[in-house]
Amino acid sequence: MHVIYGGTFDPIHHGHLRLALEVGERLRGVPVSLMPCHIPPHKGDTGATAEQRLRLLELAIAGEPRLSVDDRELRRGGASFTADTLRQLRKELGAKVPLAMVVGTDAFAGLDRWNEWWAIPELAHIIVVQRPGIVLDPKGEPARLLEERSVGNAEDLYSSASGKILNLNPPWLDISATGIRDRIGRGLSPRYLAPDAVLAEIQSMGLYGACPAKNF
Ligand SMILES: Nc1ncnc2c1ncn2[C@@H]1O[C@H](COP(=O)(O)OP(=O)(O)OP(=O)(O)O)[C@@H](O)[C@H]1O
Ligand SMILES: O=C(O)c1ccc[n+]([C@@H]2O[C@H](COP(=O)([O-])O)[C@@H](O)[C@H]2O)c1
Repeated sequence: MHVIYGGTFDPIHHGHLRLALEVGERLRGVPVSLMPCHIPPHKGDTGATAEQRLRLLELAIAGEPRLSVDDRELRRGGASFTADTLRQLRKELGAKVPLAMVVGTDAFAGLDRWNEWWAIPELAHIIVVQRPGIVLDPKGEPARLLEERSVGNAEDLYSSASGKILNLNPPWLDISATGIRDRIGRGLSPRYLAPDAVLAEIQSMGLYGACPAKNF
């Protein structure tokens, strides 16, 4: 099983990191690959450049063998359309290896607005992680897809290479990258919301309005 977890990660935080570990543990302990996007298709400008976000991710997972970073979307450049990424991965893995992508329900709720969204379930399994308070529109395409393709447990994902949807409900830490950027911009401490190494780098690069002279 190859598992990718894509995001803007502007910046990576403990919510993302805990989720990645929890998902890997539910899938026979497979490593999870965090994949930063180059240009996020549905978001405005990012606070940090793609290279800076990648650097923060590498610091966040340093020394943790259960997590890795996949920088293919940065190397490809342009807008990071997931269907393109999954096609590339499918070519590398071959037709038989199960491939799964992790998304929160907030991201999954908008799946039918993604580029070539209909191709995505044919290329990979989707692991949808419940974000508290987010309810899918029962009449929308994502809810329909979930109903058609959902499986009861993680082991079911091993019986085919793609096409299934697994709903998981691990603990969700109430942390957002927006909240971290806001705190930094207002001169408040973001400590304990993201790894210290990440915060130290944010500070030394002066990202999100951080003042390099003032400790978080
Ligand atoms: N606290 C969290 N715990 C687990 N997963 C999260 C958390 N926050 C976001 N995610 C998920 O991680 C993926 C990437 O999210 P993203 O990089 O946009 O983070 P974010 O904190 O939501 O950022 P922003 O606040 O800038 O929108 C998405 O699938 C999203 O649902
Ligand atoms: O392919 C698309 O059109 C598309 C549209 C929106 C989001 N995505 C992907 O979904 C993942 C989570 O996105 P985000 O904006 O919540 O960080 C990330 O890998 C994005 O590249 C992909």
